[in-house]
Amino acid sequence: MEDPAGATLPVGWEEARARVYAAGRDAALSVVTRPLAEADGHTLAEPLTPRTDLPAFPTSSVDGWAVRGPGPWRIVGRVLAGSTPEPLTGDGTTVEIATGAMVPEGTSAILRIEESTRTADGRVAGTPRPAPEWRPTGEEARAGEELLPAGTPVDPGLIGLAASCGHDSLPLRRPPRAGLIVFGDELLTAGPPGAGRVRDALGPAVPAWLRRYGCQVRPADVVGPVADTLPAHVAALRAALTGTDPTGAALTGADPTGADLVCTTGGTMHGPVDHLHPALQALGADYVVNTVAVRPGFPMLLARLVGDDGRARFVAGLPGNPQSAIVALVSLVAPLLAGLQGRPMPVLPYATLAAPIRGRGSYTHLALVRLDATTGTAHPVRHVGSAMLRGLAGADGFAVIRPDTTGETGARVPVVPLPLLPGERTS
Ligand SMILES: Nc1nc2c(c(=O)[nH]1)N[C@H]1C(S)=C(S)[C@@H](COP(=O)(O)OP(=O)(O)OC[C@H]3O[C@@H](n4cnc5c(N)ncnc54)[C@H](O)[C@@H]3O)O[C@H]1N2
Ligand code: MOO
Repeated sequence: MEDPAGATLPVGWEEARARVYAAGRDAALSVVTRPLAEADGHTLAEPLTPRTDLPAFPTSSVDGWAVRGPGPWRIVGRVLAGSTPEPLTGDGTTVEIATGAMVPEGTSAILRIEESTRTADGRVAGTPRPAPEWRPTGEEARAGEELLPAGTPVDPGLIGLAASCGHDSLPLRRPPRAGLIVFGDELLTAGPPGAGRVRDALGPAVPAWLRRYGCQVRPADVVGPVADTLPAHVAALRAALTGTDPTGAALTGADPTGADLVCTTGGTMHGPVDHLHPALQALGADYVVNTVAVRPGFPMLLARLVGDDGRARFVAGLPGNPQSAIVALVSLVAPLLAGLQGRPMPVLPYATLAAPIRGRGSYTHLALVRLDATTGTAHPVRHVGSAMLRGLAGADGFAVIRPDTTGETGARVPVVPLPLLPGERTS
Protein backbone atom coordinates (compact mmCIF):
# COMPACT_ATOMS: atom_id res chain seq x y z
CA MET A 1 0.00 0.00 0.00
CA GLU A 2 1.43 3.42 -0.92
CA ASP A 3 0.34 6.86 0.21
CA PRO A 4 0.27 9.73 -2.32
CA ALA A 5 3.81 10.75 -1.31
CA GLY A 6 5.11 7.28 -2.23
CA ALA A 7 5.84 6.14 1.34
CA THR A 8 4.45 2.82 2.55
CA LEU A 9 1.53 3.07 4.98
CA PRO A 10 1.93 0.75 7.96
CA VAL A 11 -0.66 -1.98 8.33
CA GLY A 12 -2.39 -2.54 11.70
CA TRP A 13 -0.71 -5.03 14.00
CA GLU A 14 -3.61 -7.52 14.14
CA GLU A 15 -4.11 -7.26 10.38
CA ALA A 16 -0.38 -7.86 9.81
CA ARG A 17 -0.51 -11.01 11.95
CA ALA A 18 -3.56 -12.29 10.09
CA ARG A 19 -1.87 -11.64 6.74
CA VAL A 20 1.38 -13.41 7.53
CA TYR A 21 -0.49 -16.36 9.03
CA ALA A 22 -2.60 -16.68 5.86
CA ALA A 23 0.53 -16.43 3.70
CA GLY A 24 2.09 -19.23 5.74
CA ARG A 25 -1.02 -21.42 5.38
CA ASP A 26 -1.02 -20.85 1.61
CA ALA A 27 2.60 -22.05 1.50
CA ALA A 28 2.22 -24.87 4.07
CA LEU A 29 5.16 -27.26 4.10
CA SER A 30 4.69 -30.55 2.27
CA VAL A 31 3.50 -33.62 4.16
CA VAL A 32 6.04 -36.32 4.99
CA THR A 33 5.65 -39.68 6.73
CA ARG A 34 7.93 -40.07 9.75
CA PRO A 35 8.41 -42.91 12.24
CA LEU A 36 7.21 -42.05 15.74
CA ALA A 37 10.76 -41.88 17.09
CA GLU A 38 11.47 -38.98 14.69
CA ALA A 39 8.13 -37.19 15.03
CA ASP A 40 8.84 -34.86 17.96
CA GLY A 41 8.55 -31.18 16.98
CA HIS A 42 6.62 -31.93 13.78
CA THR A 43 2.92 -31.15 13.27
CA LEU A 44 0.03 -33.54 12.59
CA ALA A 45 -0.96 -33.28 8.94
CA GLU A 46 -4.07 -35.44 9.51
CA PRO A 47 -6.22 -36.03 12.59
CA LEU A 48 -4.92 -38.65 15.01
CA THR A 49 -7.29 -41.62 15.17
CA PRO A 50 -6.88 -45.03 16.86
CA ARG A 51 -6.47 -48.02 14.54
CA THR A 52 -8.61 -50.14 16.91
CA ASP A 53 -10.84 -49.58 19.88
CA LEU A 54 -8.82 -48.62 22.96
CA PRO A 55 -8.36 -50.82 24.79
CA ALA A 56 -8.60 -53.26 21.91
CA PHE A 57 -9.87 -56.02 24.24
CA PRO A 58 -11.34 -56.17 27.78
CA THR A 59 -8.31 -55.80 30.00
CA SER A 60 -7.90 -56.76 33.65
CA SER A 61 -6.90 -53.82 35.86
CA VAL A 62 -5.76 -56.05 38.74
CA ASP A 63 -3.94 -59.26 39.59
CA GLY A 64 -6.59 -61.72 40.77
CA TRP A 65 -9.16 -64.30 39.74
CA ALA A 66 -11.49 -64.05 36.75
CA VAL A 67 -14.56 -65.87 38.01
CA ARG A 68 -17.80 -67.09 36.50
CA GLY A 69 -21.03 -67.27 38.49
CA PRO A 70 -21.21 -67.56 42.29
CA GLY A 71 -18.24 -68.89 44.33
CA PRO A 72 -16.33 -70.61 45.60
CA TRP A 73 -14.63 -71.24 42.26
CA ARG A 74 -12.59 -74.15 40.96
CA ILE A 75 -9.30 -73.11 39.32
CA VAL A 76 -9.22 -74.15 35.65
CA GLY A 77 -6.21 -72.21 34.38
CA ARG A 78 -4.26 -69.00 34.25
CA VAL A 79 -4.08 -66.06 31.84
CA LEU A 80 -1.11 -63.71 31.62
CA ALA A 81 -0.83 -60.41 29.74
CA GLY A 82 -0.04 -60.92 26.08
CA SER A 83 -2.21 -63.95 25.24
CA THR A 84 -5.76 -64.76 24.15
CA PRO A 85 -7.50 -66.82 26.85
CA GLU A 86 -9.98 -69.65 26.43
CA PRO A 87 -13.57 -68.68 27.43
CA LEU A 88 -14.77 -69.50 30.95
CA THR A 89 -17.57 -71.90 30.15
CA GLY A 90 -18.80 -73.23 33.50
CA ASP A 91 -20.29 -71.43 36.49
CA GLY A 92 -18.14 -71.92 39.60
CA THR A 93 -14.86 -71.86 37.65
CA THR A 94 -12.03 -69.34 37.66
CA VAL A 95 -8.70 -68.59 36.02
CA GLU A 96 -5.87 -66.73 37.66
CA ILE A 97 -5.44 -63.43 35.80
CA ALA A 98 -2.63 -60.85 35.65
CA THR A 99 -2.98 -57.07 35.35
CA GLY A 100 -3.15 -56.21 31.64
CA ALA A 101 -4.32 -59.67 30.60
CA MET A 102 -7.29 -60.13 28.30
CA VAL A 103 -10.40 -61.00 30.29
CA PRO A 104 -11.79 -64.40 29.22
CA GLU A 105 -15.22 -64.44 27.64
CA GLY A 106 -17.81 -65.58 30.20
CA THR A 107 -16.12 -63.76 33.12
CA SER A 108 -18.70 -62.28 35.48
CA ALA A 109 -16.28 -60.63 37.96
CA ILE A 110 -12.61 -60.31 38.89
CA LEU A 111 -11.61 -60.86 42.50
CA ARG A 112 -8.40 -59.19 43.69
CA ILE A 113 -5.72 -61.65 44.76
CA GLU A 114 -5.34 -59.98 48.19
CA GLU A 115 -9.08 -60.14 48.78
CA SER A 116 -9.34 -63.88 48.03
CA THR A 117 -8.97 -66.91 50.28
CA ARG A 118 -8.79 -70.65 49.61
CA THR A 119 -11.26 -73.28 50.83
CA ALA A 120 -10.01 -76.54 52.34
CA ASP A 121 -10.48 -78.26 48.97
CA GLY A 122 -8.37 -75.61 47.18
CA ARG A 123 -11.13 -73.55 45.62
CA VAL A 124 -11.03 -69.72 45.53
CA ALA A 125 -13.43 -67.79 47.76
CA GLY A 126 -14.18 -64.11 48.35
CA THR A 127 -16.47 -61.24 47.39
CA PRO A 128 -15.56 -59.31 44.22
CA ARG A 129 -15.92 -55.53 44.50
CA PRO A 130 -19.13 -54.21 42.98
CA ALA A 131 -17.38 -52.06 40.34
CA PRO A 132 -15.83 -54.03 37.46
CA GLU A 133 -12.09 -54.62 37.86
CA TRP A 134 -11.42 -54.46 34.12
CA ARG A 135 -11.36 -51.85 31.39
CA PRO A 136 -13.98 -52.57 28.74
CA THR A 137 -13.15 -52.51 25.02
CA GLY A 138 -13.31 -48.95 23.66
CA GLU A 139 -13.40 -47.35 27.14
CA GLU A 140 -10.72 -44.83 26.14
CA ALA A 141 -11.57 -44.39 22.45
CA ARG A 142 -13.31 -45.99 19.49
CA ALA A 143 -11.51 -47.04 16.31
CA GLY A 144 -11.42 -44.09 13.90
CA GLU A 145 -12.52 -41.51 16.48
CA GLU A 146 -10.72 -38.14 16.09
CA LEU A 147 -8.53 -37.73 19.15
CA LEU A 148 -6.51 -34.70 18.01
CA PRO A 149 -7.02 -32.51 14.93
CA ALA A 150 -4.62 -31.89 12.05
CA GLY A 151 -2.37 -28.98 13.01
CA THR A 152 -1.60 -30.29 16.49
CA PRO A 153 2.09 -29.94 17.44
CA VAL A 154 3.70 -33.31 18.07
CA ASP A 155 5.06 -33.61 21.61
CA PRO A 156 6.01 -36.61 23.73
CA GLY A 157 2.43 -36.92 25.04
CA LEU A 158 1.07 -37.17 21.52
CA ILE A 159 3.80 -39.61 20.48
CA GLY A 160 2.87 -41.97 23.33
CA LEU A 161 -0.81 -41.73 22.45
CA ALA A 162 -0.07 -42.45 18.77
CA ALA A 163 1.89 -45.55 19.74
CA SER A 164 -0.92 -46.79 21.98
CA CYS A 165 -3.28 -46.23 19.03
CA GLY A 166 -1.18 -48.63 16.95
CA HIS A 167 0.66 -46.19 14.69
CA ASP A 168 4.23 -46.86 13.54
CA SER A 169 4.55 -43.60 11.62
CA LEU A 170 2.44 -40.50 11.04
CA PRO A 171 1.77 -38.05 8.19
CA LEU A 172 3.39 -34.84 9.41
CA ARG A 173 4.59 -31.43 8.44
CA ARG A 174 8.27 -31.06 9.22
CA PRO A 175 9.73 -28.28 11.35
CA PRO A 176 10.53 -25.23 9.18
CA ARG A 177 14.17 -24.55 8.27
CA ALA A 178 15.28 -21.03 9.02
CA GLY A 179 18.40 -18.96 8.44
CA LEU A 180 19.61 -15.56 9.62
CA ILE A 181 21.50 -12.83 7.81
CA VAL A 182 22.90 -10.00 9.93
CA PHE A 183 23.43 -6.68 8.20
CA GLY A 184 25.57 -3.85 9.57
CA ASP A 185 29.19 -2.81 9.04
CA GLU A 186 29.24 -1.26 12.52
CA LEU A 187 28.80 -4.59 14.27
CA LEU A 188 31.49 -6.37 16.23
CA THR A 189 31.31 -10.12 16.68
CA ALA A 190 33.70 -10.28 19.63
CA GLY A 191 34.91 -8.12 22.49
CA PRO A 192 33.49 -5.00 24.12
CA PRO A 193 31.73 -2.25 22.15
CA GLY A 194 33.38 1.14 21.66
CA ALA A 195 34.76 3.61 19.13
CA GLY A 196 31.39 3.83 17.38
CA ARG A 197 30.91 0.07 17.10
CA VAL A 198 28.39 -2.14 18.93
CA ARG A 199 28.30 -5.87 19.48
CA ASP A 200 26.07 -7.91 17.21
CA ALA A 201 23.41 -8.92 19.73
CA LEU A 202 21.10 -10.57 17.22
CA GLY A 203 23.39 -13.01 15.42
CA PRO A 204 23.80 -15.09 18.59
CA ALA A 205 20.24 -14.60 19.94
CA VAL A 206 17.84 -14.84 16.99
CA PRO A 207 18.77 -18.43 16.00
CA ALA A 208 18.11 -19.50 19.59
CA TRP A 209 14.70 -17.78 19.57
CA LEU A 210 13.91 -19.39 16.19
CA ARG A 211 14.77 -22.82 17.57
CA ARG A 212 12.36 -22.22 20.44
CA TYR A 213 9.67 -21.63 17.83
CA GLY A 214 10.50 -25.10 16.51
CA CYS A 215 12.72 -24.08 13.56
CA GLN A 216 15.79 -25.97 12.49
CA VAL A 217 18.67 -23.52 12.24
CA ARG A 218 22.09 -24.89 11.35
CA PRO A 219 25.19 -22.92 12.31
CA ALA A 220 26.04 -22.58 8.59
CA ASP A 221 22.71 -20.83 8.03
CA VAL A 222 23.68 -17.92 10.31
CA VAL A 223 25.54 -15.43 8.13
CA GLY A 224 27.11 -12.01 8.69
CA PRO A 225 27.65 -9.27 9.40
CA VAL A 226 27.24 -8.81 5.66
CA ALA A 227 28.92 -5.78 4.06
CA ASP A 228 26.69 -2.71 3.68
CA THR A 229 26.48 -2.89 -0.12
CA LEU A 230 23.54 -3.84 -2.29
CA PRO A 231 25.38 -6.63 -4.20
CA ALA A 232 26.47 -8.22 -0.91
CA HIS A 233 22.87 -8.11 0.38
CA VAL A 234 21.47 -9.64 -2.80
CA ALA A 235 24.11 -12.37 -2.85
CA ALA A 236 23.58 -13.27 0.81
CA LEU A 237 19.80 -13.47 0.43
CA ARG A 238 19.98 -15.50 -2.77
CA ALA A 239 22.44 -17.93 -1.18
CA ALA A 240 20.29 -18.42 1.92
CA LEU A 241 17.12 -18.94 -0.09
CA THR A 242 18.62 -21.40 -2.55
CA GLY A 243 21.15 -23.25 -0.40
CA THR A 244 24.09 -22.07 -2.49
CA ASP A 245 27.10 -19.97 -1.61
CA PRO A 246 27.21 -16.38 -2.91
CA THR A 247 29.12 -17.48 -6.06
CA GLY A 248 26.21 -19.76 -6.96
CA ALA A 249 27.96 -23.06 -6.10
CA ALA A 250 26.09 -25.52 -3.91
CA LEU A 251 27.26 -25.29 -0.31
CA THR A 252 28.89 -28.42 1.06
CA GLY A 253 26.38 -30.18 3.24
CA ALA A 254 23.78 -27.49 2.58
CA ASP A 255 20.21 -28.35 1.78
CA PRO A 256 19.90 -27.63 -1.96
CA THR A 257 16.35 -26.37 -1.43
CA GLY A 258 17.43 -23.60 0.97
CA ALA A 259 15.62 -22.23 4.00
CA ASP A 260 11.84 -21.86 4.24
CA LEU A 261 12.37 -18.60 6.12
CA VAL A 262 15.33 -16.24 6.12
CA CYS A 263 15.37 -13.59 8.83
CA THR A 264 17.46 -10.51 8.32
CA THR A 265 18.40 -7.90 10.90
CA GLY A 266 18.92 -4.21 10.21
CA GLY A 267 18.61 -2.20 7.04
CA THR A 268 14.80 -2.09 7.11
CA MET A 269 14.68 1.72 6.88
CA HIS A 270 15.74 3.88 4.00
CA GLY A 271 19.07 5.25 5.27
CA PRO A 272 22.19 5.56 3.09
CA VAL A 273 23.32 1.98 3.85
CA ASP A 274 19.89 0.35 4.28
CA HIS A 275 19.80 -2.08 1.35
CA LEU A 276 17.12 -4.57 2.32
CA HIS A 277 14.27 -3.09 0.26
CA PRO A 278 16.33 -2.67 -2.94
CA ALA A 279 17.73 -6.20 -2.46
CA LEU A 280 14.22 -7.65 -2.16
CA GLN A 281 13.24 -5.73 -5.28
CA ALA A 282 16.26 -7.10 -7.16
CA LEU A 283 15.24 -10.63 -6.20
CA GLY A 284 11.64 -10.13 -7.36
CA ALA A 285 10.07 -10.48 -3.92
CA ASP A 286 6.58 -9.26 -3.10
CA TYR A 287 5.58 -7.89 0.30
CA VAL A 288 3.11 -9.70 2.50
CA VAL A 289 3.54 -6.92 5.04
CA ASN A 290 5.71 -3.82 4.68
CA THR A 291 5.86 -1.85 7.96
CA VAL A 292 3.40 -2.36 10.81
CA ALA A 293 1.63 0.19 13.02
CA VAL A 294 3.35 -1.05 16.18
CA ARG A 295 5.90 0.46 18.59
CA PRO A 296 8.63 -0.47 18.82
CA GLY A 297 9.52 -2.25 15.62
CA PHE A 298 7.37 -0.57 12.97
CA PRO A 299 9.82 -1.02 10.01
CA MET A 300 9.39 -4.83 10.25
CA LEU A 301 8.41 -6.59 7.04
CA LEU A 302 7.64 -9.96 5.56
CA ALA A 303 8.37 -10.63 1.90
CA ARG A 304 7.68 -13.70 -0.23
CA LEU A 305 9.75 -15.09 -3.07
CA VAL A 306 8.55 -17.87 -5.32
CA GLY A 307 11.50 -20.02 -6.44
CA ASP A 308 12.10 -21.79 -9.76
CA ASP A 309 10.58 -24.86 -8.10
CA GLY A 310 7.32 -22.96 -7.56
CA ARG A 311 7.72 -23.00 -3.78
CA ALA A 312 7.23 -19.85 -1.73
CA ARG A 313 10.00 -18.87 0.66
CA PHE A 314 9.90 -15.97 3.07
CA VAL A 315 12.17 -13.17 4.19
CA ALA A 316 11.37 -11.58 7.56
CA GLY A 317 13.05 -8.19 7.83
CA LEU A 318 13.69 -7.58 11.53
CA PRO A 319 14.60 -3.98 12.41
CA GLY A 320 18.16 -3.37 13.58
CA ASN A 321 17.30 -2.04 17.03
CA PRO A 322 17.64 -5.24 19.08
CA GLN A 323 14.38 -5.11 21.03
CA SER A 324 12.52 -4.12 17.87
CA ALA A 325 13.93 -7.20 16.13
CA ILE A 326 12.41 -9.43 18.82
CA VAL A 327 9.11 -7.55 18.58
CA ALA A 328 9.12 -8.46 14.88
CA LEU A 329 9.83 -12.11 15.72
CA VAL A 330 6.89 -12.43 18.10
CA SER A 331 4.63 -10.30 15.88
CA LEU A 332 5.25 -11.71 12.39
CA VAL A 333 7.55 -14.73 12.51
CA ALA A 334 5.52 -16.66 15.11
CA PRO A 335 2.24 -16.57 13.13
CA LEU A 336 4.07 -17.23 9.85
CA LEU A 337 5.68 -20.37 11.29
CA ALA A 338 2.31 -21.53 12.65
CA GLY A 339 0.80 -21.15 9.18
CA LEU A 340 3.68 -22.92 7.42
CA GLN A 341 3.25 -25.90 9.75
CA GLY A 342 -0.54 -25.98 9.35
CA ARG A 343 -0.97 -25.10 13.01
CA PRO A 344 -3.73 -22.80 14.29
CA MET A 345 -3.08 -19.09 14.68
CA PRO A 346 -1.39 -18.66 18.09
CA VAL A 347 -3.96 -17.69 20.70
CA LEU A 348 -2.75 -14.92 23.01
CA PRO A 349 -3.25 -15.36 26.75
CA TYR A 350 -4.62 -12.44 28.80
CA ALA A 351 -3.21 -10.88 31.96
CA THR A 352 -4.23 -8.06 34.27
CA LEU A 353 -1.98 -5.01 34.25
CA ALA A 354 -0.42 -4.42 37.68
CA ALA A 355 0.65 -0.89 36.69
CA PRO A 356 -0.35 1.53 33.93
CA ILE A 357 1.28 1.36 30.47
CA ARG A 358 0.97 4.28 28.11
CA GLY A 359 -0.57 3.93 24.68
CA ARG A 360 1.27 4.86 21.50
CA GLY A 361 -1.42 6.86 19.70
CA SER A 362 -2.74 5.17 16.58
CA TYR A 363 -0.05 2.46 16.89
CA THR A 364 -0.25 -0.74 18.93
CA HIS A 365 2.20 -0.65 21.84
CA LEU A 366 4.01 -3.88 22.67
CA ALA A 367 5.30 -3.36 26.20
CA LEU A 368 7.66 -5.79 27.92
CA VAL A 369 6.11 -7.36 31.02
CA ARG A 370 6.94 -9.92 33.62
CA LEU A 371 4.04 -12.27 34.36
CA ASP A 372 3.09 -13.41 37.84
CA ALA A 373 1.49 -16.80 37.26
CA THR A 374 -0.01 -16.99 40.74
CA THR A 375 -1.97 -13.73 40.43
CA GLY A 376 -2.35 -13.61 36.63
CA THR A 377 -0.89 -10.11 36.61
CA ALA A 378 1.51 -8.45 34.14
CA HIS A 379 4.19 -6.14 35.54
CA PRO A 380 5.92 -3.63 33.29
CA VAL A 381 9.72 -3.94 33.39
CA ARG A 382 12.37 -1.22 33.18
CA HIS A 383 15.03 -0.63 30.51
CA VAL A 384 12.72 -1.09 27.56
CA GLY A 385 14.19 1.26 24.95
CA SER A 386 14.15 -0.31 21.49
CA ALA A 387 17.99 -0.36 21.45
CA MET A 388 18.08 -2.19 24.82
CA LEU A 389 17.86 -5.85 25.74
CA ARG A 390 18.08 -5.50 29.53
CA GLY A 391 14.32 -5.39 30.09
CA LEU A 392 13.66 -8.19 27.61
CA ALA A 393 16.12 -10.54 29.31
CA GLY A 394 13.92 -10.47 32.43
CA ALA A 395 10.50 -10.40 30.76
CA ASP A 396 8.03 -13.13 29.78
CA GLY A 397 6.47 -11.31 26.85
CA PHE A 398 4.82 -8.14 25.59
CA ALA A 399 1.53 -6.68 26.82
CA VAL A 400 -0.56 -5.53 23.86
CA ILE A 401 -1.87 -1.98 24.32
CA ARG A 402 -4.26 -1.48 21.45
CA PRO A 403 -4.26 1.66 19.25
CA ASP A 404 -5.86 4.75 20.78
CA THR A 405 -6.03 3.17 24.24
CA THR A 406 -4.04 3.42 27.46
CA GLY A 407 -3.23 0.39 29.57
CA GLU A 408 -4.89 1.27 32.89
CA THR A 409 -4.02 -0.63 36.06
CA GLY A 410 -6.44 -3.56 36.32
CA ALA A 411 -7.10 -3.74 32.57
CA ARG A 412 -7.17 -7.22 30.99
CA VAL A 413 -4.85 -7.20 27.99
CA PRO A 414 -3.47 -9.84 25.61
CA VAL A 415 0.15 -10.82 26.10
CA VAL A 416 2.42 -12.01 23.27
CA PRO A 417 4.70 -14.55 24.94
CA LEU A 418 8.40 -14.93 24.35
CA PRO A 419 9.04 -18.61 23.49
CA LEU A 420 10.58 -19.50 26.85
CA LEU A 421 11.12 -23.04 28.10
CA PRO A 422 9.75 -24.48 31.36
CA GLY A 423 11.95 -23.39 34.23
CA GLU A 424 13.04 -20.12 32.65
CA ARG A 425 12.15 -16.83 34.40
CA THR A 426 11.09 -18.68 37.54
CA SER A 427 12.98 -16.56 40.07
N1 LIG B 1 14.81 8.98 9.87
C1 LIG B 1 14.42 7.94 10.59
N2 LIG B 1 15.33 7.12 11.11
C2 LIG B 1 14.93 6.07 11.83
C3 LIG B 1 13.57 5.82 12.05
C4 LIG B 1 12.64 6.71 11.48
O1 LIG B 1 11.42 6.54 11.63
N3 LIG B 1 13.11 7.73 10.74
N4 LIG B 1 13.20 4.75 12.79
C5 LIG B 1 14.13 4.20 13.70
C6 LIG B 1 13.65 2.91 14.14
S1 LIG B 1 12.24 2.97 15.06
C7 LIG B 1 14.31 1.76 13.91
S2 LIG B 1 13.77 0.33 14.61
C8 LIG B 1 15.51 1.71 13.11
C9 LIG B 1 15.43 0.56 12.14
O2 LIG B 1 16.48 0.66 11.32
P1 LIG B 1 17.09 -0.49 10.46
O3 LIG B 1 16.29 -1.73 10.50
O4 LIG B 1 17.37 0.09 9.13
O5 LIG B 1 18.40 -0.84 11.27
P2 LIG B 1 19.86 -0.20 11.23
O6 LIG B 1 19.77 1.21 10.80
O7 LIG B 1 20.72 -1.12 10.50
O8 LIG B 1 20.20 -0.26 12.78
C10 LIG B 1 19.44 0.42 13.73
C11 LIG B 1 20.19 0.38 15.06
O9 LIG B 1 20.30 -0.93 15.51
C12 LIG B 1 21.69 -1.30 15.68
N5 LIG B 1 21.83 -2.69 15.25
C13 LIG B 1 21.62 -3.15 14.02
N6 LIG B 1 21.87 -4.47 13.97
C14 LIG B 1 22.23 -4.84 15.20
C15 LIG B 1 22.64 -6.05 15.78
N7 LIG B 1 22.69 -7.19 15.05
N8 LIG B 1 22.98 -6.08 17.08
C16 LIG B 1 22.96 -4.93 17.83
N9 LIG B 1 22.56 -3.74 17.32
C17 LIG B 1 22.23 -3.70 16.03
C18 LIG B 1 22.43 -0.37 14.83
O10 LIG B 1 23.75 -0.21 15.26
C19 LIG B 1 21.60 0.90 14.97
O11 LIG B 1 21.91 1.55 16.18
O12 LIG B 1 15.66 2.90 12.40
C20 LIG B 1 15.55 4.11 13.18
N10 LIG B 1 15.87 5.22 12.35
O1 MOO C 1 10.39 0.97 15.99
MO1 MOO C 1 12.05 1.14 16.22
O2 MOO C 1 11.72 -0.40 15.83
O3 MOO C 1 11.19 1.79 17.62
O4 MOO C 1 13.14 0.91 17.41
